[in-house]
Amino acid sequence: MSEDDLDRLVRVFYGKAREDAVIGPIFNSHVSDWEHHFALVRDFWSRAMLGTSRYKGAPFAPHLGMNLRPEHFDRWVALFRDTAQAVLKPVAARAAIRRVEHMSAAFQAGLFPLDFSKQDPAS
Ligand code: HEM
Repeated sequence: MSEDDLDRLVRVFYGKAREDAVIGPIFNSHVSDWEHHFALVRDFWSRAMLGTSRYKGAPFAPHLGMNLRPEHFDRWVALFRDTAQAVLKPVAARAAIRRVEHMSAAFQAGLFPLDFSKQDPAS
């Protein structure tokens, strides 16, 4: 996997995400400088997949205050999965998808407290 692969991954992914009926409006209301966003997220992926250190941020906090719901994550992950499979070689696609699935679960655990009223009562 190269930096060029990651650039393509990010551009194709956000090309779809911006037009998407479920998550597009959220991106379009929060991101105005798309080239800046592409560079930031490409650097995030480069740190995650290639071990570089240009990305110095922490990705969770920027997602607070967007009123995200579980269905936004489902859609985000589905679009990412399609994009990774189309753009990356199979081994790299699987690695990127596993990371996204893990981050999606971790973000959702942080954003959506478990509702114990919906659990079976302890016996
Ligand atoms: C597991 C899933 C996700 C990953 C891996 C991810 C990754 C990222 C990263 C790395 C950034 C840059 C953070 C920074 O500023 O340092 C970011 C920003 C952003 N993400 Fe996500 N994201 C995920 C889910 C979502 C979802 C579900 C939405 C909404 C539909 C979303 C909307 C945004 C927006 C709007 C920004 C820009 C925030 C801003 O600059 O104001 N993300 N994301």
